[in-house]
Amino acid sequence: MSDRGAETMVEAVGLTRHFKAKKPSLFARAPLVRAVENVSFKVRRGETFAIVGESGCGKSTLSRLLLRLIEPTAGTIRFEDRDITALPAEEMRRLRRRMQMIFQDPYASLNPRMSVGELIGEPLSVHGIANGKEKAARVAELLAKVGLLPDHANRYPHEFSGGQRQRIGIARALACGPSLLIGDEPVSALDVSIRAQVINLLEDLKAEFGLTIILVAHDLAVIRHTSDRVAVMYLGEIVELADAATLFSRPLHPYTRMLMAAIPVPDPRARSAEPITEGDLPSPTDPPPGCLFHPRCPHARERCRQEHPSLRDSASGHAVACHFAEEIAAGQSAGLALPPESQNRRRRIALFAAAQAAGGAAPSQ
Ligand SMILES: Nc1ncnc2c1ncn2[C@@H]1O[C@H](COP(=O)(O)OP(=O)(O)OP(=O)(O)O)[C@@H](O)[C@H]1O
Repeated sequence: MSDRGAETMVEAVGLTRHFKAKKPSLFARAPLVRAVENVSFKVRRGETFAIVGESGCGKSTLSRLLLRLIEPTAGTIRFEDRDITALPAEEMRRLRRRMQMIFQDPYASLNPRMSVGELIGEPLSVHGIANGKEKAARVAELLAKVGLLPDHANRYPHEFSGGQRQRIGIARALACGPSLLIGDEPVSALDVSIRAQVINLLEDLKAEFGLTIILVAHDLAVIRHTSDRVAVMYLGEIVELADAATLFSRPLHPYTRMLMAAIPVPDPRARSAEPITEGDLPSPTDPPPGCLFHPRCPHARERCRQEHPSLRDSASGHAVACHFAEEIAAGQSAGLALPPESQNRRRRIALFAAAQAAGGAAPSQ
């Protein structure tokens, strides 16, 4: 699909990762888990690119592949115009200064025996960026950037709330001056009332440091108000990719419409008419033939049971992997209206923040 000439920060081409699942019995062959299957996309410099889908669809595996925290079974990864798929470990280690991850559970990802100052300062020493007084000053500066105080450096992770711990994780990720941040469900373990604060912080840091952000989430409400483009994953594959405004106002894939139908909205008239389909995600060790979504799709026909749909351009910048997407979408009501991108993303995030603080759903406008 076209990327309108924007500069590409990350590119995945045919990215695939299979795992061996547990053997069902001693003499049986271990079944293969198709965690990520032939995934291709580009992330533009400076954008927030969201990857969404149900638990188990391969989001975390994909984000780890992009950083080469795990190795692909097939496919290539380019970062800032460089093929990093086969980059030697030492070069990859140096490159990781520029590509950092924020994890879902900040407590599990922070060593409880290290002080906050040591945690944030560690990457500075490891990469030989700063030591001694210079490192201490840089840690204090990073703490301030994420809304914490200089003397928090002497405390330990258990002394902080979940939201504060995530801020510490963000400061650590920022320490080496990355150009890419990948947030793997960075707010889903947090209290609903503070999710928006952390999302707002990421937005501010993105603007200040010119970051590119890849946001992995299962929650469309978070994605809707914060991302520029969205890739929807199902059973290891991308089934729809579009600008956030387009995706939310005109979702094409029945699976995307199903995810949207599950978002709580204050005005039921704004809800997609797509019924929530029965059934769980099929096993990635035994995917169905044809379209992977057909066993759950209320619109499935014979062709869907036989022929696997590839991701194709439906309109400029809007790709979908469904044989009958346009026809199905035309017969259904519109998706969730989003103010156009030009209508200020800050306002959308502020609305999201207000709704989250009130413990309710994000408003549709
Ligand atoms: N190391 C592994 N060994 C075997 N299977 C794995 C491994 N890691 C992931 N998987 C399987 O790959 C599939 C995709 O997992 P992944 O964690 O990427 O999905 P996800 O969308 O991020 O889900 P969640 O939000 O629950 O983390 C799942 O079926 C998972 O069980």
